[in-house]
Amino acid sequence: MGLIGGSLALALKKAGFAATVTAWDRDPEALEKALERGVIDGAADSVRSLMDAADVAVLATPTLACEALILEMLQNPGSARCVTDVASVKGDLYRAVVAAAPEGAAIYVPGHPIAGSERSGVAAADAALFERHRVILTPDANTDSRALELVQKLWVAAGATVQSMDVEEHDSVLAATSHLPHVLAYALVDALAQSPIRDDIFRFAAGGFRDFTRIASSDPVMWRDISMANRDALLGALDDFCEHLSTLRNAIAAGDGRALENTFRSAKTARDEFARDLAARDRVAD
Ligand SMILES: NC(=O)c1ccc[n+]([C@@H]2O[C@H](COP(=O)([O-])OP(=O)(O)OC[C@H]3O[C@@H](n4cnc5c(N)ncnc54)[C@H](O)[C@@H]3O)[C@@H](O)[C@H]2O)c1
Ligand SMILES: O=C(O)C(=O)C[C@]1(C(=O)O)C=C[C@@H](O)C=C1
Repeated sequence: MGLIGGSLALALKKAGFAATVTAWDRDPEALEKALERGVIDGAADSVRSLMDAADVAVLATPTLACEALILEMLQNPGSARCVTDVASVKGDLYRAVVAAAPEGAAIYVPGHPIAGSERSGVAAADAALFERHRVILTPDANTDSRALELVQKLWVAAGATVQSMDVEEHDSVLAATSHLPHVLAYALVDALAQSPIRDDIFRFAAGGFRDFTRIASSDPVMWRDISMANRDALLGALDDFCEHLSTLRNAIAAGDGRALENTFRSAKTARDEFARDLAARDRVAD
């Protein structure tokens, strides 16, 4: 019952998809806050009692906590017709679940909303968080088609566009588009925070620094888990990036203005195109 679980609960209640949302969290304060804000209708005292009351069960904990909890949910499916999750890395988790519960895994539909924020906790939950955003599902040939359909309907009700993808492809794409930028933002802020002129750096930093580093305010546990769970793909993305950065460094050292301008121009073209695509997506949704 944090940012993503809370936002989904609000979205599903608003859309009328869920008449009742019940949650369990290991942190009782999260459940109290969610009850106070009307994000959930009830709190369960265990995973088992939650599953006994569920049609659809959604797990929204940090990535490395997911394996044990998904297995507990699949071992006690209660009345749930599907079990899904929102973890940012899918490969290791899916393989571990299928290896430990090959039959039960049929109703497990791995999911990942590509929407979020640097804020965490149920206090930041927002019913509109998933509107106009993509959700990637990574089912395979053994996934129960009715479970898949239900999870697709859930995300459409929350305002998202659903896309299915191979689990390996998911992890390598997200390593590049999400995990690498977070590591870079954390690394930049950490490096500057240790500088002897740290106070001046932060005093005179403005829009550019703010835009580049917003995501370094994200939850460290969430990003520790993602970096560990997606180790190989993230290392690959980091190695490619370091090579690119080193080429740029060499151009600066050599005073090679043409190489610098070419790199900046090609990046600007790609970034402008991305911004236009984003704007078009918003217009289609309007
Ligand atoms: N924040 C984002 O931008 C974003 C976007 C997409 C997906 N995700 C993924 O969604 C998941 C949740 O992220 P969030 O931002 O909502 O985090 P959050 O910190 O806001 O919420 C996580 C919740 O899980 C609870 N929790 C932690 N360990 C637990 C355990 N072992 N058992 C039971 N409850 C436990 C915490 O008490 C907290 O309420 C993560 O896997 C994250 O990678 C996050
Ligand atoms: O907007 C942000 O702050 C996010 O970090 C969201 C973001 C992303 O990188 O786009 C972060 C992790 C998730 O797995 C999905 C989305």
